[in-house]
Amino acid sequence: MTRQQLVQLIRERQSYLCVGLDTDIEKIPQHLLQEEDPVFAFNKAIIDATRDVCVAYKINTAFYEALGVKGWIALDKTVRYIGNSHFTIADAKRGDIGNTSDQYAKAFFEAMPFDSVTVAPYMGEDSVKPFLQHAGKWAIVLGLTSNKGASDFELQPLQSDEHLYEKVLTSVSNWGSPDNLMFVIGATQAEQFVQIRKLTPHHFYLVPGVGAQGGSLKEISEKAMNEDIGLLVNASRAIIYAGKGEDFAEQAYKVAKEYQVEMAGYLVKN
Ligand SMILES: O=c1ccn([C@@H]2O[C@H](COP(=O)(O)O)[C@@H](O)[C@H]2O)c(=O)[nH]1
Repeated sequence: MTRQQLVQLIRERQSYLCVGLDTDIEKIPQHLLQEEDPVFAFNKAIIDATRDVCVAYKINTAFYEALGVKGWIALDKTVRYIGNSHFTIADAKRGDIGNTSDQYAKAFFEAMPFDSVTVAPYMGEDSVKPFLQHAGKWAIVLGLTSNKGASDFELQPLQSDEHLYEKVLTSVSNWGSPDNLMFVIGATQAEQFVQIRKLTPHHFYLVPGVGAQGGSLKEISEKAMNEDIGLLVNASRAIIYAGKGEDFAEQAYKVAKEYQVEMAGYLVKN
């Protein structure tokens, strides 16, 4: 999916919501366990219920890899079921020496039809570039993450006094363009948003950390929206586990709709 298509989708649906399919077999409603593929059955119901109020789905591969071959099958079926109507993210946090990154890129962009994959930048340019060489596909590089451990390295000052994450943002932004590169910026890092926007004015951010981690949709939207919106805000547990019973998909829709309505309010000002 191109940037132009993504922006159009956001404007049409009045939403920059990304639903996170962190599907944990131990947390899905009991009645689905009788299904041949309970994880896919759960995802399918969540997708059917939320597809009109979101523009993206983020599939965190860890939850699928943990199930072995069955998990990979559920992952593949899920991304194909979503189809072209939404921006799809393999949240796999990959990155390795060049020829290995090449294989990761092929796995998510050729063997599976994902639009994007999350990439850890620690190993540098040759580890990220292979993800930028597929037309219409995106690398979403970890910039400033939402977790407590972000202070261990990302928020450490360098000798130049800039934080390590700022160096990552400015360096990585030269490896691709705002048309094939996004950054992960945690919603819990609100005090850094203004500075992050200054460093990367035109990039899209994938923003996890609202909902279960407590980040503020209002604050992100006010501080980090750009001329093309520039935001995909993810919520996983808050949406997919909103209900525990047979009406889980309906409950998920209600929460997703609340996010969409709030987003539509911020889009009016853009
Ligand atoms: O900085 C980061 C990077 C990735 N994540 C991932 O996003 C979701 C968040 O899930 P919630 O249930 O909405 O908290 C999950 O897949 C994380 O691995 C992140 O949270 N922070």
